[in-house]
Amino acid sequence: MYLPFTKMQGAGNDFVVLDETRGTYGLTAAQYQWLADRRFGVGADQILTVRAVSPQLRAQGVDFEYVIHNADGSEVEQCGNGARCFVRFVREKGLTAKDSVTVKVKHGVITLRMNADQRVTVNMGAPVFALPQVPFDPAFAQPVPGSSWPVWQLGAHEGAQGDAAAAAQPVAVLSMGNPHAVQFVAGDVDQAPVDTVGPWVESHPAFPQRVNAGFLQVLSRDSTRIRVFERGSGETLACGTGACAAVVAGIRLGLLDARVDVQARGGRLTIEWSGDLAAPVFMTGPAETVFHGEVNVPDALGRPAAAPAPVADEA
Ligand SMILES: N[C@@H](CCC[C@H](N)C(=O)O)C(=O)O
Repeated sequence: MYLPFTKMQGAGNDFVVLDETRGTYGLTAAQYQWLADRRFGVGADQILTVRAVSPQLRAQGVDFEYVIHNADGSEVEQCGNGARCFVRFVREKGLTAKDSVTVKVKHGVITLRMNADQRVTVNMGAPVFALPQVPFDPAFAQPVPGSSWPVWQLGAHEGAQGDAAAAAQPVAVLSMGNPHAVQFVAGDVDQAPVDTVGPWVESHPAFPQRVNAGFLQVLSRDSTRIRVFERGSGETLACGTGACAAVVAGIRLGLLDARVDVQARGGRLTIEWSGDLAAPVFMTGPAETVFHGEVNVPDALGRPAAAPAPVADEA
């Protein structure tokens, strides 16, 4: 099946974007996974699929729906950098001329605004702190005494690479529509054990739907550096919801002011949150089109067979 697609990136978090506004391709989880594969497919951290909405939703002011799949093929609730790329996509394709677009994602409805400098501001909605809604099970963790808002020391567990509990800092736990566990790094975030502690946190039993594991270095009250090991995609060059979650956690813990510059490995985001628990988080950052293409997605998926073992010399 030949599919037209657009390759996009926002602060280095990269996407394959599909237009399903005139009908669906009916891709399977394995086909999304294949599209995201950097060797066999196109390569992306997430696949974004743009769809038209029902007349009922349109009457409520919703312009589009977009569906998000991680590189492992799982469907997810929210993607901050993807939201900015989505709005650039629908405008460049002539699907809308609006500067402000309202879109339904799995988590709910969000509104995006294209700025004059081509950066995009997203109203990400209010953060969610209720533990069952993150979802987070405190039976697998201990609250750290003495902090103004609970941070949690995760209990031991054997992740794919063994038990990384000793290397893990306590985590702040919240949802931006998708689950996040944020740890604060005392030194240079480039030295943080993201490769080992990241997957260990992602698969920790305290998070029944897995979690995005963020590592935040606070430089000052309005300036930070971040790395995120994303659920279902691994470490990416930026994670929009991860930046929002980390800044919200920093504000709640009294470490950050209401407007914070977040430097990810692939680019810079501005995150704003008043600190009022019901107030929305605003994220501003770049969104770029890289190229357009057409890809032949295999109907039956499987990896090419491994090379045959060398035949022993009979002589
Ligand atoms: N890259 C994203 C987040 C994508 C989803 C995430 N991996 C999850 O599983 O929740 C962003 O920019 O927010």
